[in-house]
Amino acid sequence: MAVYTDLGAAAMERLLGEYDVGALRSAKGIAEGVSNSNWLIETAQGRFILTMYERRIELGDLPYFLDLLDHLSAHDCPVPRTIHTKRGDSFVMVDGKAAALIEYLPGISPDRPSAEQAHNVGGALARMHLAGRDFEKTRPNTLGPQSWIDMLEECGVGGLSEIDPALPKMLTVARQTAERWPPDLPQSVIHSDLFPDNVLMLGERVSGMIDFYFACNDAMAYDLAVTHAAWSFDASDTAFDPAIGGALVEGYEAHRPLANAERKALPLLAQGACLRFIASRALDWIETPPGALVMRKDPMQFVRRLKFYAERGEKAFTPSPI
Ligand SMILES: Nc1ncnc2c1ncn2[C@@H]1O[C@H](COP(=O)(O)OP(=O)(O)OP(=O)(O)O)[C@@H](O)[C@H]1O
Ligand SMILES: N[C@@H](CCO)C(=O)O
Repeated sequence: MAVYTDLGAAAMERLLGEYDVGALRSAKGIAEGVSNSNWLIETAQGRFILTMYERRIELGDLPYFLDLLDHLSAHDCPVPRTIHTKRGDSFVMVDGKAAALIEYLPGISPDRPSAEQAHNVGGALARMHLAGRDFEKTRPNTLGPQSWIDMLEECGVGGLSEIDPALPKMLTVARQTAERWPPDLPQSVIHSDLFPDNVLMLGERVSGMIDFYFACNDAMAYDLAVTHAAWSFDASDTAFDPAIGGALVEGYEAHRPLANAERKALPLLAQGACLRFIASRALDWIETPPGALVMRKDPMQFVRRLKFYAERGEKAFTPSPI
């Protein structure tokens, strides 16, 4: 479930009254998502997504995230625009919480992506990187290498081994990976969490990239590695799908060919991507009591993917035509 705040009809009408979007017709809570409260809003002018920011988001970061949506959509990326209030604000405050109205984009998140879909997601990611290069705001990656170590240390060896006996070893792997982390790969705005559930598709076409709340300025190849690690394995994690991984890289390079240094770095970047999700999932696991409404995500899924990238090296990224 992801409606943490009960907004009554009158409060909802007052909130929507701040915008020039016509009369409110309906507001339905959206079940998907875990971080924020989301509603599908219908007004006389169409559909919108209302997001109320519940946790993990610094108010000071909101202008970066919300202006970025406008910047990318103005550059023809499939990204929802932020709807501004009649006064021109990108978000409003309701009982101490920030809320924003976002353009609704049609589409469905793929659960078993095809190679053609992966190819198009790679292309959309590359176009986003190119468009992000002249975005004037910047935000550091708060989930970079030091954060993996910090999060795993916060879990503690005891906490990690309670989740799985193989997890404490990840602390050493995180320290070693952080030491080898490439410092100077080409940067732009990156999404840094482009999992299938953050992409909307109509058939083979990417109709929307959503949930930019981890976006930041960092290495573009790292974002490709995150996306590769998130898309190229089947749900049971027993199989890497080279057709998906290859199509993703090929689709990316159709718009933005990788430099040699980026290509060489991909295996390490992918291991770093895995560590980022191992660490955040492990911490969430410990902080979320069993039986809570929010589903805990398994950190071991990314331990297995990390092992795959460490063993397979550059071969994991060989483009294979679709
Ligand atoms: N602009 C949009 N257009 C259409 N649907 C959207 C849009 N933004 C969000 N949604 C829908 O709302 C759902 C929840 O959104 P989102 O994934 O951003 O939730 P969250 O709680 O903020 O994120 P997360 O669970 O990844 O932390 C999505 O799965 C999607 O179905
Ligand atoms: N997409 C992430 C959650 C957001 O950090 C995961 O699957 O762990």
